[in-house]
Order: sequence, then C-alpha cells, then structure tokens
Amino acid sequence: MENTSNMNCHESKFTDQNGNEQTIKIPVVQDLARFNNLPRNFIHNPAQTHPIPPNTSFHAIDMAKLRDNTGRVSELEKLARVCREWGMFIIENHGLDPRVVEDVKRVVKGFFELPFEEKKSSVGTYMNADNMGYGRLLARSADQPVDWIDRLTMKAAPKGATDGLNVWPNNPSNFRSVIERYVKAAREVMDELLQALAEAISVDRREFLQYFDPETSDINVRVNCYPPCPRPDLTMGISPHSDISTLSFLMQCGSSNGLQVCKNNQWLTVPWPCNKLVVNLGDFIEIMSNGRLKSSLHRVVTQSDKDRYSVALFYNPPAQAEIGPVKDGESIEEYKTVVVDEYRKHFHKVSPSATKEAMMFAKKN
Ligand SMILES: O=C(O)CCC(=O)C(=O)O
Ligand SMILES: [Fe+2]
Repeated sequence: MENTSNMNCHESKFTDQNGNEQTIKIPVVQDLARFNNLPRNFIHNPAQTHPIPPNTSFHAIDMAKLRDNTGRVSELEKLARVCREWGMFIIENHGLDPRVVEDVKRVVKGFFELPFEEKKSSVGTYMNADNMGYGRLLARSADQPVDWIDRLTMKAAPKGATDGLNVWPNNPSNFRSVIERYVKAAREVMDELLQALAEAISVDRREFLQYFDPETSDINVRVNCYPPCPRPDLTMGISPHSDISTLSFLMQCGSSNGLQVCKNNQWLTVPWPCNKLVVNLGDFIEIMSNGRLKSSLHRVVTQSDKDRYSVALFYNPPAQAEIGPVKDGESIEEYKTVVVDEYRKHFHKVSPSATKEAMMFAKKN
C-alpha cells in the first residue's frame, strides 16, 4: 500500500481471518484525480468490455402504457422479456417532475464539489450502521483491489432511521429536503413496478408489494462519485455485484457509459442516456419470484475525462422481514425463506465476488 501520510483518506473496516477488526486507510479518490495519481491498490484486472451485439435491444418501459388498460398487457410482456434478458430497464413517462430530478443532481454535485474538510466535518462515517455517511464501500480485506469511487450513503426510510447520526449534509442546505422529495416520488413508481413485475410473471399483483409498508420499509440512498481516472483500463468504479435490494432506482449525471451489465458472460455498456432513469432488479426480487426474475450482475467502469455521479435508491422490506419464494402450487421452490438483514450480513461477508455468490445463501441445494 502506498504511503498515505500526506493524502486525505477515508477509513474502511473489515474483519480479518482471525476475527479481528482491521482498519485500512484509502485515499480520497477526488484528490487522486486532481493529481492524476493511481496508487497500486486501485489496480484491478477488469474483464474486457464487449460491444452490444447487433439486434440486441435494451427497451425502455413506458409507465404510461402500464397505467393504461389498453397498453398494459403488451407492456407487461415487454417488461417480462426485458427483465429476463437484462435484469434492468430504462423507464419513461414515470411522471416524476423533471425539476425534482434536476434538483437532486444539483445538490449531489454541490456536496461533492466542497473541499474534503468541509465534507468530512458535516457528515460522519458509520461503517457499522449500514455503511452510512461519507466514505467508501465496505472493504473485505487489506489486499483486495479497491474501487475508484467516493460515496455518500443515507437512509430515507423508515422514519427515524438516521436519528442521532450525522449523515445528511447541511451544505447544500436543501440537500435533505431535495432527496426526500425525490424518494417520495420514486417510491410511488417502485410500488407500481412491484405490482407490474408480479403481473408480468403471472402471479398475484400484491405478491412482492406485500412485504412493503409505508412506515417500515427501508430505502437506502447511495450517491456514487466517480472522478476522472488516469487509467480506465486498469480500474473499476464499482466491482461486479448484484444489489442487496428488491428494486434499485438509478439516476446518473455528468456522463453516461459508466454502467455495464453482464449478459451471457460478456460485459456490455448499458445504453443509458443521462436524462433517463434506470430500474435494476436486486437479489430480493430474485428470491421472492423463485428465480423467475433475476437480479442483474453489473459493474461500473471509470472514465478518463469526466466526473460521473449516480444516485441509487435501494428499496427493501424491513430489516427483520422474512421473504420467501412465491408459491404457485406448480413450480419447485428453488429458494429458501430468508430474513432480509441476515441475507445482507452474508452478502457483505462474501462480496465483492465475480459471480452472484451471496445468492447461494438463499438457494436450496
Ligand atoms: O453508478 C451506477 O450507474 C450504478 C451504481 C451501482 O451499481 C450501485 O450503487 O450499486
Ligand atoms: Fe449496483
């Protein structure tokens, strides 16, 4: 590991093989970007990106059609197909006010453009409380290559989840109210999509939504900041992973071409224009649907010339909820019932991994 004595650093904690808690210091990536510095521990050996094969389509799902009796059936078929092929989709006509989306982009940039000391003094780092605050993704070991990312994580639900924690920046002053307004609108869309996804695979409309409750459901908000990187060929913005969520709701700004999805063992760039929103299927919906819907394996690559930000909302049942595979009386259950929080803990123990390894925890043999 490079000498970090004169660099601003984040701390990351992990438990070593002997069960001892270790803390490692990782330079702030925004600072590295300013000095064009790529420390050795940021070097990965990323699998190659492939061009999207001809005749492959990443269709957008039109929420207006899902809301319309005549358009719904064919849009549901499309939803099922897109989810089977990609595990993620762009949404159009979602009804979110574009000003609400633009405000989110503005406050996110506003926060990350502050000097390090200011960011650090207004927001804490809580590695044991869902990795909230300003810092990094969790580490698993000291020799694991680290990702080219700085991040900020909060919880917008349930109510009171961040009481006593310093995780909402007070600069920009409207940061929290802007994010909360966005989350409220996004939650309505996600509830609609949970019903549409159930219908798309011909199960009861409330099959997935039954686990969610306006008071107790959990919404993690993660802001990812990927500054320009001197060697995109040697680095990762986020290593391959699936999301610990039922649905993830994604916004990006600054630049496109960062998000990639693994399809037929090849990494493809998601054709995602900056002004659209993306919905990604997480591990919990794979379990709830008994594998008929699959979470996507995705990663983020770095870029040499642009700052890129993304805002991910991870929508989940309450931490203590038990979720299990849909019973349709016909199919064999391939997944077990799991407690949301136990799955999450297991996930952090085994990730990052090149495959969806955590899913084995929920699979029947
Ligand atoms: O930056 C992105 O586009 C995706 C971020 C992501 O995969 C995550 O936060 O889990
Ligand atoms: Fe993700």
